Formats: sequence, structure tokens, C-alpha cells
Amino acid sequence: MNIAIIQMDIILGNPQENKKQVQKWVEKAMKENADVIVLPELWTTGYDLSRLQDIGDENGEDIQSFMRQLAQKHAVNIVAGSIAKKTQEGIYNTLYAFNRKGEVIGEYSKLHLITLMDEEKYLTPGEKKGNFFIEDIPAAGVICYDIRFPEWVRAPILDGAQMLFVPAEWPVQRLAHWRSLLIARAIENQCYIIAANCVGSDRNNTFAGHSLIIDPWGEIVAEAGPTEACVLSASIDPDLVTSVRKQIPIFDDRRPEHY
Ligand SMILES: NC(=O)CCC(=O)C(=O)O
Repeated sequence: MNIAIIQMDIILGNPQENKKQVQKWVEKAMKENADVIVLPELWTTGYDLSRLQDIGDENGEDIQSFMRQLAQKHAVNIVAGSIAKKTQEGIYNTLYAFNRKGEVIGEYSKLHLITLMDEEKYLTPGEKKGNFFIEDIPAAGVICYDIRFPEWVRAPILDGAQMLFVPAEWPVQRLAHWRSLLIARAIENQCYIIAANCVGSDRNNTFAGHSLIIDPWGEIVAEAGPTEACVLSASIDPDLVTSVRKQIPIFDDRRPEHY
């Protein structure tokens, strides 16, 4: 299965331009025979949080229609990062996943809002896990700050996920945390981690790049650079999850009655 992460430089507060960029990046990813394309967090708006009422997506409808067309045109699965989804209950930081026919196959709204970046002032937290299937392989999504909460990452894994998608806008000053946390989440859950970060800067942050694909043994399969927008491609073997889980059977050896 060929994965292509789009590590993009998100233009702050400009969904139209970001959609144009994504169209071009998807064309590029398809030249590398992508089966699954993955985008970063809040890629339509960036962290223009105080303007989300104006530039957020009403019930995620615009992005669903945009992504449906892209997925159908290229017959590719797309884990469409996350976008600001405006609803009557509030604005959510929501991931959508699409299959090759452009059907929505997964939806997840970020559970842990990062107060350090003021998310709680503008966003409403999700409440549900983000499990879905890509080509019959059980997968799940969590979003950026969520990776600091291993008990939350474990939840969709216990439901069977073998691949974890992590759209992010992770700042450079905590790059070491990004890499260590993602490797740890891969090792402890014996799953693939496919983590899409962005590059560039906004008013408050410079983003770290270093999008990563990590295998269930914790080895880095592919890693992007720190500053350049790019497509990070790699082929993954979902059977490796089963073989690592057989080799060290942590899911049989767990003793959840004690914790
Ligand atoms: N967008 C985010 O959730 C950033 C998370 C982060 O910077 C951190 O956990 O540190």
C-alpha cells in the first residue's frame, strides 16, 4: 500500500488558496502511485482561530464535496487531514476520510484541545473514537495534541486499528517531542503511524515539518525535512502488524484488570 503524505505550507485563513494547493499536490502524489493520500491538521484555514466563524466549513459540506471529487477523479483513498467544521453546537477540528469512490468512510473530531494554542477558546472537543477501514485494513485517526495522551491513542487500537493517521500542525520548538511521541505510540501499539505535519509559519508559530511514516516495530520508514513543502511517499506492508504482534504478544499479555 503506497502512502503519500502532503506536507504543505498552509496559507493562513485562506481556504480557497489552500484548496488550489491541495489539488496540485494530489496530482503530484498520484504520479507516485499513491493508494492513500494524507493531509495535515486544519489545512484549509490554519490556526486562524478567531476567524473560524467566517472561514470555517458549514457542517464540513464544502470539504466533503471537494474531496469527493478529488478522490473520485484519481480513484484514491484520502485521509483529508482536518478542517474547522462549523455546527450549531460549536466548531470542531474534524478529520474526514474518503475511499476511492469519494464516499466518507471515517470522521473524527479532535478530543484533546491544546490550551497552549488557545484551541479551547474557539473549538469544541469531539467525544468519539475515529476508527475506519481503508481497503479492508482497520485504521483510525487522532489529531496532533492527541498523541500526548497514550490512553486515548490506545482506545481505537483496542478496537482493532492497525494504522493510525495523525494530521498535525506541530511547532518546531517541540520537534523532539513530536518524533519521540510518535515512535513510542508506534512501538506500544504495534501499529503503523502515518503522521502529516505542515511547514512554514503563521503569526505565532513556525511548524516543524518532519512528517513521518513509522512501522509497527518503531522503525522510521520515511521522514520529510523540516522546511520544504513536499510529498512524502513510502510503501507499507500491513501484514507486518500481525507479525510484530505475534513476536511480542503485548495484547495477550496485558492485565487490564489491574489498571
Ligand atoms: N496543533 C496541535 O495540537 C499542536 C500540539 C503541540 O504543539 C504539542 O502537543 O506540543
